[in-house]
Amino acid sequence: PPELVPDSLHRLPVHPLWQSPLTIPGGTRQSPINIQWRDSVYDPFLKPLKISYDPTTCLHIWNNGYSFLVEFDDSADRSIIVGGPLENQYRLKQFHFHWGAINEWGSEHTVDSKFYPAELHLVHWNAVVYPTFEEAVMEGNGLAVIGVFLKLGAHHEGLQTLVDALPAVKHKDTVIEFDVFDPSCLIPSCPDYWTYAGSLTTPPLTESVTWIIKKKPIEVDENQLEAFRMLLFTSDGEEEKRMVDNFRPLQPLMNRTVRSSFQ
Ligand SMILES: NCCOCCOCCNC(=O)c1ccc(S(N)(=O)=O)cc1
Ligand SMILES: [Zn+2]
Repeated sequence: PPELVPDSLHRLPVHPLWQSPLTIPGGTRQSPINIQWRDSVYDPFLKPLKISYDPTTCLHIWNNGYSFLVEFDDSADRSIIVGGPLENQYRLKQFHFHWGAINEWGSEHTVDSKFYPAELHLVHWNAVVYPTFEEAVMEGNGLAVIGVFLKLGAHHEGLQTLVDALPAVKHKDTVIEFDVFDPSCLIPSCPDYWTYAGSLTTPPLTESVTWIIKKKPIEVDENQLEAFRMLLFTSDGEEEKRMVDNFRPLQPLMNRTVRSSFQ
């Protein structure tokens, strides 16, 4: 069956979902993509991204069977981003990660065809224009996702509070309360980013995301990456499938330009 064809890295998918749908009919702005540094265009009109998160809006961590999500109370403008390439301010709804079985791959976006071992996505929606997240998901300017690359290096103190909670959400559809966390500790202080018009990287794959990919990665240590890899795609009682390689294959750039906020 086509979804079990090994990819360019001779990897068989552990979770067929990630292999299908490979493309969506008529998709012109799909994600993720390779960011070719030399092809990105410096845009002097890009503003600095302003991030203001309220740590008490943090609600819980849950394993949704694709990744583990940290969800926030988005019923008011308490955790928001504004500026950068964005016309409006956007509300933080959740953040999650994508990672590999080994350190050689795991990120969704690549930079000059280089994979990072993991990638963080902070998902925000345009509550100025749309009444609900579900509606924003369907609109071209509905979502803004900040992508942060994780690289193998020093222990990350802020991430460790999250890692310590992961055993409680080992299985799909488990949830644990997580009531104070400031995700800004996971975002590099360097202001440089790339931005392009893209999509969700999991179903419904809608072309509603303004991607803001931070140039600088954060460093995490081997034990912290291993903690991600002990999560399961499967529910308690099912045959265990380790939650690894939960990233979508690269998509064609088509008629898009990646802009940079830096020279
Ligand atoms: N599932 C049917 C109803 O759909 C309503 C909208 O649900 C959207 C669920 N998906 C997401 O919220 C969602 C959010 C971010 C990313 S990603 N990896 O592109 O950052 C992928 C997916
Ligand atoms: Zn994601």
